[in-house]
Amino acid sequence: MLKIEHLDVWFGLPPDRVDAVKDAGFNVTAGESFGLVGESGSGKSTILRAIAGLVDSWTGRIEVDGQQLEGHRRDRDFYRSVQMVFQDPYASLHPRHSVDAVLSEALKLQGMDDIDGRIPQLLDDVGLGRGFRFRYPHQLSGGQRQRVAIARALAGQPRLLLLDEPTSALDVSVQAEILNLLTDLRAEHGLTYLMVSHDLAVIGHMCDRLAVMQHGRIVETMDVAALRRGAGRQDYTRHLIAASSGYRRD
Ligand SMILES: Nc1ncnc2c1ncn2[C@@H]1O[C@H](COP(=O)(O)OP(=O)(O)OP(=O)(O)O)[C@@H](O)[C@H]1O
Repeated sequence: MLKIEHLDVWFGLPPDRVDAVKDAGFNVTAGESFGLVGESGSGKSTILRAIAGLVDSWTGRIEVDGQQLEGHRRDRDFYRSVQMVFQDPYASLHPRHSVDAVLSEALKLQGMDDIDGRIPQLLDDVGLGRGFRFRYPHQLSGGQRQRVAIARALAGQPRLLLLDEPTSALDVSVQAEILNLLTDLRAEHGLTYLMVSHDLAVIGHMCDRLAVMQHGRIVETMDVAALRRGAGRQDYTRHLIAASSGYRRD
């Protein structure tokens, strides 16, 4: 459902140009959860941002369900099927916008009808009671804010969610709740995930396959599900630890 081919992304102009992603390519099948890991600065978030239309300078091919992202413009049809959830729920919600306003705006932007009826459903989907509808971000915990951010992403009934460290700003106990919610949503809504995380336990728990990035390139892909099923715990951990430490293998 997601096809990335020969993706190059850069920032700035020579001599300061940064080549953040170099000739990246991978496919994610419908319903799969695919992880991106690698050292800091290796280009993981940049890949997500390119797919989300948040960077201007890129070449290559980005395709979702056969629909190609054209040029560098935001394309309404394309973005109905692709949504992003960011790391920091504190930064991603406007402090003066109530939950109702956030979800109404997202539903309008996605061209959805029956906005009033859909908001309670979205709140139910992310495990927030309807009493949260008229609260403001400062009246919510970190985990509740991230649930609102996830509800906002679900507003247009997307097929692909881009998850950029969706739990790393949260307390450990809350992280597990949000990961369980994401697992349930994937099954219930038939979602596909492309997920960046530094936390290999998170990737191991959430992902079917992963790609390891180093200096802007994908240097290896791994079948996490097969590792989980077939390899002993030690092997599995060794593979994942190798992935996390900038692809150092013994
Ligand atoms: N807006 C920008 N302008 C200039 N350089 C950028 C910009 N955004 C990212 N970069 C650079 O692109 C490279 C890749 O950054 P990216 O954020 O994708 O890495 P990452 O693997 O997600 O890192 P981290 O795990 O630390 O979040 C880095 O060298 C970074 O400094």
